[in-house]
Amino acid sequence: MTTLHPVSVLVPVAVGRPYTYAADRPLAPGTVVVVPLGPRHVLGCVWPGEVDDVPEGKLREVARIYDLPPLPESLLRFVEWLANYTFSPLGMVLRMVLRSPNALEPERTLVGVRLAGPPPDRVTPARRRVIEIAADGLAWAKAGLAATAGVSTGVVDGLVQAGTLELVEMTPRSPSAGLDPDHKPAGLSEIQSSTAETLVASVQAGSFSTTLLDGVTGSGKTEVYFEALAQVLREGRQALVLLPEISLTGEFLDRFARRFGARPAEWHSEVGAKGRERVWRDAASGEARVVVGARSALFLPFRDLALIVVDEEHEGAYKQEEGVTYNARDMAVVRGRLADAPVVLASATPSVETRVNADRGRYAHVRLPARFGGAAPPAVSVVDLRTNPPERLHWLAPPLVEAMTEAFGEKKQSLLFLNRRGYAPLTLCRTCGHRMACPNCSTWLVDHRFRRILGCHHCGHEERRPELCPSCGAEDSLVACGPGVERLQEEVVHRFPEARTLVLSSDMPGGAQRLRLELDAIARGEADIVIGTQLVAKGHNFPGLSLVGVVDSDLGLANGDPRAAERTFQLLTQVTGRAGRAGQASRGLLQTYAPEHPVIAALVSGNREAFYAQETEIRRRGRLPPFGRLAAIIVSAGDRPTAQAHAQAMARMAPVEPAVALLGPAEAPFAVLRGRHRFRLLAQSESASLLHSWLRAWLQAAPRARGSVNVAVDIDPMSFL
Ligand SMILES: Nc1ncnc2c1ncn2[C@@H]1O[C@H](COP(=O)(O)OP(=O)(O)OP(=O)(O)O)[C@@H](O)[C@H]1O
Ligand SMILES: [Zn+2]
Repeated sequence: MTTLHPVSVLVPVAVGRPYTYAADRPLAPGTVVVVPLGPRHVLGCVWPGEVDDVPEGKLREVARIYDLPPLPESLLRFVEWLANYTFSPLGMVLRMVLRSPNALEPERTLVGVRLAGPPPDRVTPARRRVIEIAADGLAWAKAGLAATAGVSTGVVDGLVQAGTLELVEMTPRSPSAGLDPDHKPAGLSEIQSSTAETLVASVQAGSFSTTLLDGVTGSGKTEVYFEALAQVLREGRQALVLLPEISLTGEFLDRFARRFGARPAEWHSEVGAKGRERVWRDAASGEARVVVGARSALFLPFRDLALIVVDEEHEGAYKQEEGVTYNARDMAVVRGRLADAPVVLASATPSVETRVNADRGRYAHVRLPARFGGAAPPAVSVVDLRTNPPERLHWLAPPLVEAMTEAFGEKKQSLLFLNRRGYAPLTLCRTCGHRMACPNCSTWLVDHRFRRILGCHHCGHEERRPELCPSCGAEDSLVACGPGVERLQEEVVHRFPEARTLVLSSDMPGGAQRLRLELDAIARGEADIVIGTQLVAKGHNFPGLSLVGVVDSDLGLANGDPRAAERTFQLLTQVTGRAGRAGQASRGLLQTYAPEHPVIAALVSGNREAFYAQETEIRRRGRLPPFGRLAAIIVSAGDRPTAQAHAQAMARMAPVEPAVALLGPAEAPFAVLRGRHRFRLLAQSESASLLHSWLRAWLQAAPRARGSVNVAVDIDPMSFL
C-alpha cells in the first residue's frame, strides 16, 4: 500500500484558502495539479504553508500532477499579496495565473518537411512550385508550404512519398528567442545614454529598485529603456514591458523589431488562445526573453524575471475595474519587489503618486528634459471661446480653422481631439424638453448617427432614434445637443472637402484590430486631418503631425473627481505632445472658456513643475493619495431601498477609529448602472496599513450581502462615479 501525502491545493475559484488533498508523493509548492472539487475536476496549484489536519481517510486524491516545473515562488507570493491587498478571494487571483490551461499540456512537436532528394520522375507544375519554394533548404510546416505554393497538401505528401521531401521534427521557438541585444542600437544623445546607463546599472545590480523615467513627449524614453532590455538579453534573463492595451500597435512592435532583430512575445486581448498558450509556456520555460503585454501579463509565470518596465505609467487604463480590481502599475512594483527585480516607470506626465514617491527618494528619478534631436516642443496657446466663439452649430473657432487651413495648405497633418464618442452626447425634445435617457443607467443616451442608434456607454443599451418625442409625441422635434467626434467630422468634411479625414474612436466597427491598422496608417501620413477621442493621445508616434487642436479643453475639468486636474493635464500634454515629433515646428491650440484655469495655464506656459508642485500641495492638504489612502465600497442592488438599506447597515457596523474617516453612504454619481442601484462609501486614512486592517475588521463585522445585494471593494480607487 502506498502512503499518501497530504498537500494544500489552491483552486482557481472564489475561495479564500487552499484545501487539503492527498497525493502519492510529496509535492513542491507551485506544482500544478488537477483535483476533484465537488462533482468536477479543476486545475489547482500546490500552495505553500501548513497543511490542515484532516483524517487521512477523508482526503480526496490529487487526480493528476503536471510534468512542469513548479510555478515560481515569487509568483505565489505575488498572488497572496495581491489577494490580501485588494480583498479578493485568493483563488480568484490564482485564476489570473492559470488562464491558459492548455499551456500546461506537453507540447506537440510539429512534423515539417524539407527538401532531401532529387525531383520525382513526374514533375507537374504544382510539384515544381513546391520544389522551388522548398529549395531554400529550410523546414516547412506541411500546410504552410502547400499554401505558399498554392497547392493542396496532397501534392506535398506525394513529394514525400517520392523521396524529394523528407519529414523532420520542428520545435516551434518563441519569437523572442531570436532577440539580439546588439542588432541595431540607436545612437543615443549624451543625456539619453547617461539615463540609459542608470537603467542598465539597475538591471546589472540584479535586485529590486524602482526608477521613474521622466521624459517629455518625444524625448526618447522608449529608446532609453530599450537599452535596459538589451542588458537583460545579454544576461540571458527575462523582461516584461507593460503597455496600455491600445498602445500595443504594430508601430511599437516594428520599432522593437528594428532595434532587436525580432518581435517580442505579445500578450494582449488580440492574441488568440494558441498564441497565449505559447507565451505562457515560454514565460515559464524562460524562452520568452521579452514579453510585451497589457496589464494581465503581470500574472505570467516568468522563470527568471530581471526587469519590469511600465510604459505610460500614469495611464488610468492600468486599473482593472472588474472582478479583482488592481492597479497594474502599483502591482508591477510589488511583483518586482517579490521577484527582486528592478522596475522602471516611464511617462512624460507621471502620476502625482509616482512623482511624490520620486521626490521623497523612494523611487530613483531620471529625467529627459528635452525632445530628441533638438526638436522643439509644440507651442501651446489658447483659443478663448468667450471672445472667439465658433459659429452657431459649429465647434471649431476661427483661429483653429485658420491654423488647420494653413497646415493643410502646407500638406501637414492636423489632429482634432475631442473626448466624446458618437455624434452628440445628448438628444432632447425642442417642444417639451424631454431628454433621451438610458432605461438602465443614470446617463443620457449618446447619438451614434453612423450606426443609427442612441446608445448608452455604460450598459450597452441601444435603441432606434424615435420619430416622435416619446414624452409629448411631437414630430421632428428631437435635436442633437453638443458635439461628438462624428458630428465634428461633419464640420471638418464641410470645411475641408479636399482633405483626407479620419475619425478614430474605440467604438468604430472593426475593433482593436482595425484601430491598430488606422493608427499605423496615420503614422505613414495617410490622413490629413485626424479626429480622435483619447485613444489617439496614448503613446503613438505620428511623425507628420504638426497641429493639434483640442476642441473642448474644459471637458475633463468639470467633474468632481479628485484626479480631474491631473488627468486633464496628462491627457492634454500627451495629445499636444503628438505634434512636431519629427523635428518640424508644431502647435497646440486649446479651445477653452477658462484660460486662467491652473491646468490650462500650466499647459500654455509649459511649466509642468509648477503644476506638480501645486497639485501635490492640494493632495497634501486634502490627505489625498499619496498622502492618504482611499478605499471605496460600492453597494449595489436590484432596487434603490435595498441598496441604501444595506449601505446604511454597513456604515453602522464600521469600527470607530479616529484615524480613519468614513464618508457616505451617498448615492453614486451614476446612481443606476446596468439596472443596478448604487451607493458608495469612501474610507480615508493617512496610514495604508491602518486603513487595511480597519477595512478587514469592518468587512468581517458587516452584514452579509444577501439576495440581489453586491458589495465591491475598490482599493486605491481611480473612478468615483
Ligand atoms: N537616439 C535616437 N536616435 C534616433 N531616433 C531617436 C532617438 N531617440 C528618439 N528618437 C526618435 O524620436 C521619437 C520619439 O522617441 P520616443 O518615442 O522614444 O519618445 P518617448 O519619450 O517615448 O515619447 P512619448 O512619451 O511622447 O511617447 C521617435 O521617433 C524615436 O525614434
Ligand atoms: Zn445604460
